[in-house]
Amino acid sequence: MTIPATPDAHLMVGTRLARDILIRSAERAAALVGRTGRRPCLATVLVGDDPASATYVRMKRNRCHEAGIDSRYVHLPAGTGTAELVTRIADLSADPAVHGILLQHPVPGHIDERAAFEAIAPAKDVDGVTTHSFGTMAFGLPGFVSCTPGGIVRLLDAYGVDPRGRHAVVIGRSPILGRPVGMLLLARDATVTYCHSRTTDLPAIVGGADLVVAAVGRPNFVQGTWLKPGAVVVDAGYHPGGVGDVDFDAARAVAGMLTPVPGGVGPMTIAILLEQTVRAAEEQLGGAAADPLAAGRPRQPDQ
Ligand SMILES: Nc1nc2c(c(=O)[nH]1)N[C@@H](CN(C=O)c1ccc(C(=O)N[C@@H](CCC(=O)O)C(=O)O)cc1)CN2
Repeated sequence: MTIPATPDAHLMVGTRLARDILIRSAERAAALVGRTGRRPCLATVLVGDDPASATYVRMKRNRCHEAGIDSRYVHLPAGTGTAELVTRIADLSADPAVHGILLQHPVPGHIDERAAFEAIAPAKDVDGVTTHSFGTMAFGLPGFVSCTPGGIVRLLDAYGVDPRGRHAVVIGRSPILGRPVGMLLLARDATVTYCHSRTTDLPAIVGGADLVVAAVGRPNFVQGTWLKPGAVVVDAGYHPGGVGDVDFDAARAVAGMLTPVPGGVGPMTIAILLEQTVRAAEEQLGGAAADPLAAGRPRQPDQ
């Protein structure tokens, strides 16, 4: 018996879409300067010297520079306490020259990261990390979405993946990734199952999924044998050496659509951050109405 060869999964590439979002954000930033004489400004806050975090902050600041967005860099020593960090962020929240605030995650373990995130004023929460933003996102109200989840749904939209009526399995429940992406998929009428470290029989649950979001933070964790043939697989992991949370080669042979690492979800994260920064500046400076394509804003859920 010959087994017919299955074509490889179609790749959902984020690089091009992210570039388009950045170009559009740059145009809007320039238009805002034309109308108000002010450039959007993103404050980036890094605590400590974790090399990966420093790289991500540098990438964000470089993209800001390219898009005509000012960035203000606040680099605090690893020993900074919660109270000091909260004060610094509250100062940025009160500063009219700053339109968006990003606190790079993770912060050193002795800091209460949630308290620090909550010091970001909702109007400046362009990274979508506060409970306010989570609430508005979950209820489909105007606000900012968490950037990677927002990038994921934009990528799905761009590739014509409609989650409506599909069984979506989210592996991971972190506050800025797993939880919010499940909410955004729910708002798009998916039937959402969250899996996490206490989930039993993960492969069986993943095997029933039409759409899998891997946000677990462990390299090559999701096996190709777990996947339903033809499933849409979003790999939100990023590990040294360009490895994601999904065993890419094995998944590619089974999935219908798959995001690569690098070049999938990662670039979308920064594009959404900049798009939301421009929107925040427009709103604070009395610029144009918000972009109708704004990141992943869900409809109001009904039943
Ligand atoms: N406050 C936040 N902290 C963190 C977030 C976040 O959204 N807000 N996300 C991640 C890290 N992250 C941004 O901070 C991030 C990760 C990866 C990429 C990316 O573009 N990766 C590239 C590869 C980059 C390279 O190594 O050359 C890709 O996947 O193609 C962007 C942003 C945790 N912290």
